[in-house]
Amino acid sequence: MEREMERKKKKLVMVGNGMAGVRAIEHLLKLAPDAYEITIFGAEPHPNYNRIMLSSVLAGGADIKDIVLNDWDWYKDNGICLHAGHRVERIDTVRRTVTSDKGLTAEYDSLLIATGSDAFMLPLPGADKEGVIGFRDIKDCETMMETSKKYKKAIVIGGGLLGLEAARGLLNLGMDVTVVHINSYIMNRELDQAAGLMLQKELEEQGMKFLLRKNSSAIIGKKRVTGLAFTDGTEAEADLIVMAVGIRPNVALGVKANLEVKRGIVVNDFLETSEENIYALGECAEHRGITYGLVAPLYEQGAVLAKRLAGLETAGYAGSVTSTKLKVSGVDVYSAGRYDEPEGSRSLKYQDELDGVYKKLVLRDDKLIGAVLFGDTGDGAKLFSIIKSGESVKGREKELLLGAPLGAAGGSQDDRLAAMADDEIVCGCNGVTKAAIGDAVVNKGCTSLGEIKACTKASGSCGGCKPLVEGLLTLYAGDNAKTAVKEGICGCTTLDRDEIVAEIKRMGLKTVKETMNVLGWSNAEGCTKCRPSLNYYLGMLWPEEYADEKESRFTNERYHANIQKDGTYSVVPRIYGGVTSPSELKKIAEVAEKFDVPLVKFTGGQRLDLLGVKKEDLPKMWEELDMPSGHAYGKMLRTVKTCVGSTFCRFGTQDAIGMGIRLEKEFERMNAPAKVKLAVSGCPRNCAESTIKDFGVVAIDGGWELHVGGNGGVHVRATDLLCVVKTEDEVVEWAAAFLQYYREEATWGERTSQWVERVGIEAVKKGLESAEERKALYGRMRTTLDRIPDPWKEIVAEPELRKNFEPIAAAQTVSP
Ligand SMILES: Cc1cc2nc3c(=O)[nH]c(=O)nc-3n(C[C@H](O)[C@H](O)[C@H](O)COP(=O)(O)OP(=O)(O)OC[C@H]3O[C@@H](n4cnc5c(N)ncnc54)[C@H](O)[C@@H]3O)c2cc1C
Ligand SMILES: NC(=O)c1ccc[n+]([C@@H]2O[C@H](COP(=O)([O-])OP(=O)(O)OC[C@H]3O[C@@H](n4cnc5c(N)ncnc54)[C@H](O)[C@@H]3O)[C@@H](O)[C@H]2O)c1
Ligand code: SF4
Ligand code: FES
Repeated sequence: MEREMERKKKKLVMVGNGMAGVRAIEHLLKLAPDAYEITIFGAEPHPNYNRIMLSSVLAGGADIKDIVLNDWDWYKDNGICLHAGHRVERIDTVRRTVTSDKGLTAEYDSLLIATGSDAFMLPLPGADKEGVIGFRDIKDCETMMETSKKYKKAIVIGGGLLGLEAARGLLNLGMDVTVVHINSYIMNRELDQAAGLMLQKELEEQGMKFLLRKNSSAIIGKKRVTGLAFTDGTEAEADLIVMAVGIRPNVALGVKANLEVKRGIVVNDFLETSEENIYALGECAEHRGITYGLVAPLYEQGAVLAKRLAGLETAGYAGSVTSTKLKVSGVDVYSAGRYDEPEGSRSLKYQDELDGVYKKLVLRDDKLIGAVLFGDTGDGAKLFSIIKSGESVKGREKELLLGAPLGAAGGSQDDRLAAMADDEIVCGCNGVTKAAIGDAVVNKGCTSLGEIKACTKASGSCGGCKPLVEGLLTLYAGDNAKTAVKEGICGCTTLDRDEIVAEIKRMGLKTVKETMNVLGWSNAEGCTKCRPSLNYYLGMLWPEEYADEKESRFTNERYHANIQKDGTYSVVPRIYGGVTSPSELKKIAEVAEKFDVPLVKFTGGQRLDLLGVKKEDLPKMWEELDMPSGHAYGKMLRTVKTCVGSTFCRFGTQDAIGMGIRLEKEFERMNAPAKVKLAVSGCPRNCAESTIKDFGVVAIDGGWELHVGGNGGVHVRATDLLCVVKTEDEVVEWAAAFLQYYREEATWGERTSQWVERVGIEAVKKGLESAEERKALYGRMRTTLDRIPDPWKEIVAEPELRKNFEPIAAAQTVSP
C-alpha cells in the first residue's frame, strides 16, 4: 500500500541546494507533505547553510557548523534524497531528466532550478593566479582564513556590501586591507554620497584603507598574486585579492535547455519558466526584468511557488521593494527602496557629524519611497513598512525623519516597541510582522529567541532584527521570557555594560587589549563601539594609573578639534562662563587673521569658533593663542552658558556669571560617557536655558535650583529638578556629585537625558542623598580631573605629538 502511495507521488527535482530553493521546499512540505517525491542536487558538498552568515564566520563571530540551516537528518526525516557534491550539467526536457557531473541521472515531473549566482570575476589579465578569489561560499571563506595565517596584504575589489563585509572579516583576521572601489564613494548602490562618506570615515577609524575611483587593469605576480595594477598606471601590493564586484545569475543550465534567458532565467508571476513544468526561483531567476541579490524577495518567491506546486490558489509574485543593512559590527547603516532621489521625488535630510548620524527620506506624491539611515538605524523597520505599504505620510515627514522624542510617549525602546503597528515588519529578511511575533509568544507559547526563530523564522537569516525580536519577546512574555534578554555592547561581545565594568573591577583589568582578551571578545581587535567605551570605562575606574589610548578614540578626540564637512578643523578656545576681554578678543582676532581663518562664529554655547583651519595649522594656532582648549569636540564638559545675572540685570537674584565661571573652572577637561553642557541663569526667567542642559542652575531668592538631565538637541528633554540649595559651595558639591555619579553609572555614549530617563530621577536622587557619598563622589571627581592635562599645552610642547598634525602622503600606491 505504501509503495502504491509512493508510486502515485509526482517527482520533484530541484537543482541547487541553497537558501531560496530549500526555503521553498520547506513551505511545500508544510502545505502538501505527501505530494512529491523530492530529489535535490547541490554542487557544494554541504547541507543547506546560511550563506549570509559567511560574513560573520570570516569575522570570527560564528563557526561554519553554526550556520547550517537544514542538517543531513532534516533531508532524511523529510524523505528528501540529497545529492550533495553533484553539479547538474544537463537537463533533457524531452525525457524529463537531469544528469550530474558525476553521471547520476534523475527523472522529474516538475523541475525547479534554484542555482543562485556566482561571484562576478573581473576578466583581468592574471585573474587565474593563486590568491585571486571571490566571496560566495564556504570554500572561499576557508581560503581567506587560511591565507591570513601566511600572508599580510589583502585587496578587496569592490566597495559594496559584500566587499566591505569581506574587508572587515580580513581585518579581524589580522590582514592589512585595502578596498579598491571604482566609484567616488563606497556602497554607491545602496547609499547617497553623504552616507557613503560617513561610512568610509567610520571604517577608516577601524583600520580599513580605501582607494577610490580606481579601475583595475591587471593582476601582477608569477604563480601567486603579488599586486594589482590600475588603468592610471599605478599599482598596489597584495598577497590576496578578493573580487566583490557583483554577482552573475547562474543560468548555464537554462541556456543549454533552451529556456528563455536574459540576465536571469525568465519567469512569470508564478515562477514558471518558458518550458512547461520547469520553474526557477532565487538569484538565478529574472522576474519582470529584475534579478534579486537579497534573501527577502527570494523567500517571497518561494512562498508563492510552494503554493503553486501544492496546487493551492495563490496570488502571483508581484516583485519586491528591498532593504539592506551592512553587517559590520560598530557601523549601523540601513538603506531601503529608492535612496537615489529619482525624478519627481523630494528628499528630507538630517545630518549630525558630531554624533555621526545621517538620515534621509525620499518622498514622491506624499509617499515614502526610500530611506537611508546612518549611525541610528532604529527606525529602519518602521520606515521599511511604510515604504512597502505605500501609505501617505503627509504632515508626518519631519517626525519620521527625526524619530520619536525622548521623554514623550514612544521615547524608550520599550515604548517604541509597544507603539509599533501590528503589521510593521520586524524581520525584513523573512517578512515577519510584530503581530506574528506576538502570536508566536502569546498563542504558540514561545518563550525564547530560539523558539520564536523556529516558529516564525524571524532572526534566522542575517540576524539584524535580533534586538527587536528580543525586545518584543520581553514585551509579550514579560517574566516568562526564558532568555537573558540582554545585548552585548557590540557584536564583539555578549557582555553588557554593567557586566564589563564589574569584570574590569573584579579582575583588575588595566588595558583595552587585556580586557578584550580576558573577557573573550569574538573580534580580537574590537570595533569602533567597544574600543572607545572600554577606553572610557578603564579611565573612569582607574583614574590614577590608566593611560588613555589615543587609538581607541574617534578622530575629533585624537586631534582635539572638530573635523568639518570639508576635512578642515575648528578651533574653540575656552572662554570661562562666556566672559571675555578686549585683550583676549584681540589675541583671537590676530591669530584668526594670521592663519587666514575663513570663518569666525559664536557657538550656541557662547564661545568663539574659528572654522576652516587646516590640520597642520592647529598646533601653531594653539601655541599663539596660549589659551586652554574649549573641548568643543569630545565626550567632555563643553561649556557653561551664563546670563548676566545680578551683576547687570535688574531681575537677577544671584551672580550667575561668577557661578558659571566657577563651575567651568572646576569641571573643565572632565571626560564623560557623552558630551556635557551646563548653564547658570540668574533668576527663574532662565535666559541661559538652564532647563535643557545636562546640569542647569537657576537662581531663586536665597538660593539655587539644581536641574539635571536636560537636552536641547534632536530629542528635546526638559530637566528634572534635583534639589534646591542655598550656597555656591553647595552648588559645586552637588554638581560634582551628580556628574561623577553619571560618569560611574551611565553607559558610554549615553547623554544624561537618556540616563536619567532610563534609571529615573528618584534613583538619581537616592544615589546622591547621603552627604558622605556626595563628598566621596566629589573626591573621586577631583582625583580624575587633577590628572587630566590640557591637550593643546601637551601637544604644543611635544615635537613627537606635533608630528601627528603634519600632512600625510597619499599611501598605498607605488608607481611602476
Ligand atoms: C558573504 C555573503 C553575505 C551575504 N549577506 C546577505 C545579507 O546580509 N542579506 C541578504 O539578504 N543577502 C545576503 N547575501 C545574499 C544571499 O546569500 C543570497 O541572496 C542567497 O543566498 C541566494 O539564494 P539562492 O538560493 O538563490 O542561491 P544560493 O544560496 O547561492 O544557492 C544556490 C546553490 O546552487 C548550487 N548550484 C549552482 N549551480 C548548480 C548546479 N548546476 N547543480 C547543482 N547545484 C548548483 C550552488 O552551489 C549553491 O549552493 C549574502 C551573500 C554572501 C555571499
Ligand atoms: N548585508 C547584506 O545585505 C549583503 C552582504 C553581502 C552581500 N550581499 C549581496 O550579495 C551580492 C553581491 O554583493 P556585491 O557587494 O559583490 O555586489 P554589488 O553589486 O552590490 O556591489 C559591487 C560594488 O562593486 C563596485 N564595482 C564594480 N566594478 C568594480 C571594479 N571594476 N572595481 C572596483 N569596484 C567595482 C560597484 O560600484 C559596486 O558598488 C549583492 O546582491 C549583495 O546585495 C548583501
Ligand atoms: S535669567 Fe534672570 S537674571 Fe538672568 S538675564 Fe534673564 S532675567 Fe536677568
Ligand atoms: S532582518 Fe535579517 S534575519 Fe531578520
